[in-house]
Amino acid sequence: MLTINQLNKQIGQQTILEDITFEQTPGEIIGLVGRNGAGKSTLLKCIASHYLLDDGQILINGESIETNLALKTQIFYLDEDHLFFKNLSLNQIGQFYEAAYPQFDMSQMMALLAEYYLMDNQQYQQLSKGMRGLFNIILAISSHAPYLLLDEPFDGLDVVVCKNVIRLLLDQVSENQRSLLITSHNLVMLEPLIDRTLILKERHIIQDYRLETVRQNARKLQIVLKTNQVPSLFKADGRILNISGRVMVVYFADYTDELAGKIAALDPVLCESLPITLADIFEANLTNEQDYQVFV
Ligand SMILES: Nc1ncnc2c1ncn2[C@@H]1O[C@H](COP(=O)(O)OP(=O)(O)OP(=O)(O)O)[C@@H](O)[C@H]1O
Repeated sequence: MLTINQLNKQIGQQTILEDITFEQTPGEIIGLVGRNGAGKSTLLKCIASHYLLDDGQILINGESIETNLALKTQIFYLDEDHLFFKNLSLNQIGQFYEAAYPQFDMSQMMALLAEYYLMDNQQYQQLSKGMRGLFNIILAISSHAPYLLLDEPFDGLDVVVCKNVIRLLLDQVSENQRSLLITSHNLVMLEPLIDRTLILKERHIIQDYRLETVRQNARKLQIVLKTNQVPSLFKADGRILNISGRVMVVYFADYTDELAGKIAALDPVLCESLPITLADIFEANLTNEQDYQVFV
């Protein structure tokens, strides 16, 4: 079990993360989402000890990784902004990680490289962006660290490679009970992969939920009214996701019988439920007033 307990992080004078607390169980896949600059990468860097914490603790099975340094090898994170190994070949990089991670599986790395047509004698900096992304995931898998922190792992991957990567990651989770904490703006790819979502906003985790639970309580309705006036009810109790003339798509996080009655009282021409996606939840939680005015 990975525990993040009351983590605070400042960079310069700016507080980036405040009172971040959550737990991740073995085999759990968590999506960490938030708008640009919300602090997702900073959180991963804190968990991976690339940044010192200003406050709080990171624990594995109840033990602090500050006091038991060996625990740090249970967490894998690649900081793509500060790669030390760009001039090295994939093989050499593997050897470095083999020395750093006690359970690193070099033969697995070689097999995965061959499976994805990557040459082990090629220099990292000669790889395309997508090939680098793929190699980073192969490295993460081969590390055999139980906790993988993946920052935008789908970035630059074509859709076929992306699906393969997802399959690879899912195999790892189910076979080896490895836990994934993934940041991504690619919500379509992220959605089928994750068990749970953390939404980061204004330094805090503002939501921590499972998609199934959200789907039980929320509704996304496509509503056609007789006028194109937006009812105040939609703004007060919902989030308008789209307006096209008299057709409105509205997300209600807490859809009660009472609310259903109020909507019925508007006498809509059409009112139908649409499937709720992770992107809807992202928009409903993270749209600011100024973005909101685009529609209303
Ligand atoms: N090294 C740094 N020096 C100064 N400020 C930084 C540094 N790293 C991050 N920040 C600031 O911390 C905040 C969070 O950045 P971070 O990269 O963690 O966001 P993010 O959620 O990963 O964003 P994105 O989705 O755009 O990748 C931003 O305001 C950013 O400017």
